[in-house]
Amino acid sequence: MTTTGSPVRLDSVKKTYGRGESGVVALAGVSVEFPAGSFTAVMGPSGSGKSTLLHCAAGLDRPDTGSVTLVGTDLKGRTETQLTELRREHVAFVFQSFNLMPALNVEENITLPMLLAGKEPDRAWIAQVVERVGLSQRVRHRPGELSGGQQQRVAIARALAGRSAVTFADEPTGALDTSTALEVLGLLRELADAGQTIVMVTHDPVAASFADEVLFLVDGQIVTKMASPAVEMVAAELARLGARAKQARGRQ
Ligand SMILES: Nc1ncnc2c1ncn2[C@@H]1O[C@H](COP(=O)(O)OP(=O)(O)OP(=O)(O)O)[C@@H](O)[C@H]1O
Repeated sequence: MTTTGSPVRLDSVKKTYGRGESGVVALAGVSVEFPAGSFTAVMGPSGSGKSTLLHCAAGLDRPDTGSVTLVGTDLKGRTETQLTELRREHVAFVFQSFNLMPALNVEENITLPMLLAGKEPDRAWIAQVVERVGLSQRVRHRPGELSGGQQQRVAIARALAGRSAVTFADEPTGALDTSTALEVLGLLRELADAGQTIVMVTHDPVAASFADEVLFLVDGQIVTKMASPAVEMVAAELARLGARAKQARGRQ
């Protein structure tokens, strides 16, 4: 087992889907570190490798070469069971599709990862978290009885409640209206300010502006890093990269 100062680290990660002529290079050698308590947005054109980066970082997908270190553990050679246990212990997910268990109510969805990890939920802390995300009146409701924004707040409460070291978010505001999206982003920002490490894939410059840093991916490589991102600067960089990609396609 190796240790690292950052809870998430990728070293020269390459990932290709398929083989030979029809093989698609999703990550072409990515090295990046996500320090503790940092909030990073990952952006780039469609197909640039954003989700693959997130999945490799979380141990949901395995790189062909290179290494991934998650909360001090080198993921290479770990069994699926070991990876699942590691994620249960240290990682939370906030996906566009919410990923809640439809048969469980709000409170049960929030406490499930803890129960699976064999931890006794701290009920007073859970009540605080539920209050913080504005769901105190909904704890006995099932996901099907909640709006999209409320369901996403359950996913965020789950991340907060478990005090996970790392939260991976993939388009967390993709299915939400503007004001609900802003609330959800504010909560993610709070998670980072409380010491969690957040890695978020997004297409939205407004969402990215809540992060400390934005990584821009093109063709499976990090081409730009932008600290303290302002909405207009992010939008301008996306437009520049989009135009460059279009030009490159025109030359092919
Ligand atoms: N399971 C898979 N099998 C084959 N190809 C895949 C698979 N997953 C991703 N790819 C390909 O790898 C490349 C990177 O995909 P990825 O989903 O990481 O991109 P992305 O930047 O997240 O895209 P989007 O913004 O459209 O979600 C794409 O060309 C995609 O078609």
